[in-house]
Amino acid sequence: MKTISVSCAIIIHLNKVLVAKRSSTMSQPGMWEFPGGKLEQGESPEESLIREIKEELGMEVSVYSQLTVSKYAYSEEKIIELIPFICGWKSGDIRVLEHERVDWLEIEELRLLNWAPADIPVYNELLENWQAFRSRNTNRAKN
Ligand SMILES: Nc1nc2c([nH]c(=O)n2[C@@H]2O[C@H](COP(=O)(O)OP(=O)(O)OP(=O)(O)O)[C@@H](O)[C@H]2O)c(=O)[nH]1
Repeated sequence: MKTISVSCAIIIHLNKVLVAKRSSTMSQPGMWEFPGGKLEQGESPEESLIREIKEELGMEVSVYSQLTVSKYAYSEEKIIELIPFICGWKSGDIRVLEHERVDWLEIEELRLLNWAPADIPVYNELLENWQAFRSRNTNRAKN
């Protein structure tokens, strides 16, 4: 069975995280995710992420550290390998080009969202390491 590789961006800015709600025209409509998408042939996860974020949100991100890959079988045909990255907002304004909406939320607020199942371990790792990720991004933004 083929595993589909998807990279996603945990964009941290001013102590908040950017989250996106899937629209009615997408699969898993109404569920929340970290923006990103499927890797294309020959792309690294980081290259794919920069391309997808530009397509979905019109902005440029800096890709920092990778978190643990989360594998989830939505069905026998659809096994997702979600590759999360901590990212920063590099440049450009945010435009919501594909999702129903996006929000900047506090870490505690993320718990309340109806997440795509593959994202639950990612959220848990983010929560456990929040202080380190948060302060690293804050220091980068200052420099
Ligand atoms: N971008 C993104 N996709 C995720 C996350 N979690 C998760 O399960 N996915 C799944 O990974 C796939 C990403 O595909 P995509 O966004 O590039 O394209 P798509 O909607 O056309 O995919 P589809 O084949 O499911 O319709 C989707 O099936 C989506 O549901 C996440 O946090 N971010």
